[in-house]
Amino acid sequence: MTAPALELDQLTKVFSGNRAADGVSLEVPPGSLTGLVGPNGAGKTTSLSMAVGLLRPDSGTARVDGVDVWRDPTRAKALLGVLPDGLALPERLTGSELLRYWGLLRGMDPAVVASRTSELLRILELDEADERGVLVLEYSTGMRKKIGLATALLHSPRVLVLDEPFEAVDPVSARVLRAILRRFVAAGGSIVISSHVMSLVEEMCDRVAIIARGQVLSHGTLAQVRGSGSLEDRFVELVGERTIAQEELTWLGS
Ligand SMILES: Nc1ncnc2c1ncn2[C@@H]1O[C@H](COP(=O)(O)OP(=O)(O)OP(=O)(O)O)[C@@H](O)[C@H]1O
Repeated sequence: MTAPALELDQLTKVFSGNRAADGVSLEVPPGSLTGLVGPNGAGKTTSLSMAVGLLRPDSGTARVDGVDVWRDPTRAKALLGVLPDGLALPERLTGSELLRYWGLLRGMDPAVVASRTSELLRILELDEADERGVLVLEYSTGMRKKIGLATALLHSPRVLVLDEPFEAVDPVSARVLRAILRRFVAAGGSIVISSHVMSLVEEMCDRVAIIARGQVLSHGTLAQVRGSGSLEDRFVELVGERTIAQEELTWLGS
């Protein structure tokens, strides 16, 4: 039997008594695209950070292609491409310099780094800024997402874990990004994305997990999770609705 592309088992993290992740378990089958959705502060970033070796869990395990992320980080990280929340990149470099630095740090062949860099920058429409010598420091939010995605793809990983990859990305670039992700999955790769955009998750993902208060409330195929309604309906049903009462915010517009 092949190992799941990503397997989270009872991942738990407590910050000063706050159970940010409270026994998060999730299986991502090979060749699938899983959407992780949940309200603000639900524990998505905490869970994904533990899953990829960026945040040490208090307990629980994370495996990529059967490799334990915390016991064998070098092997696991070679299999992983990560777009973390609040990307920390060396900023006083151009996009191509950054990708070269990133690739060589990973022990890649310089010629392969160079050809993939120019292809990624062109496809992600960062090549023109690069030719003008624009530093990552000067990039817009969307451009930062795109260069972050390029660093995640550069070494051709087996599993991509992307925290809010479409946030601040313009619609044309978002299409390109979707096409890249689809191609990655068609080639046998697996992806987990976190997103607040239900329509995007419904359009792109074949599997979904709803997380709230540090726990996975529902997961499975899109059809299993949303049932006969929309994903948003199911989300609100599980997470709870917040409405504004008549007596609240009465000072607005007065
Ligand atoms: N480094 C930290 N120190 C203390 N508390 C933290 C830390 N990181 C996250 N938390 C807390 O853990 C909980 C989960 O946060 P997390 O960032 O994982 O949520 P999220 O689902 O990614 O939210 P969002 O959708 O708003 O990005 C929140 O209550 C948050 O305040």
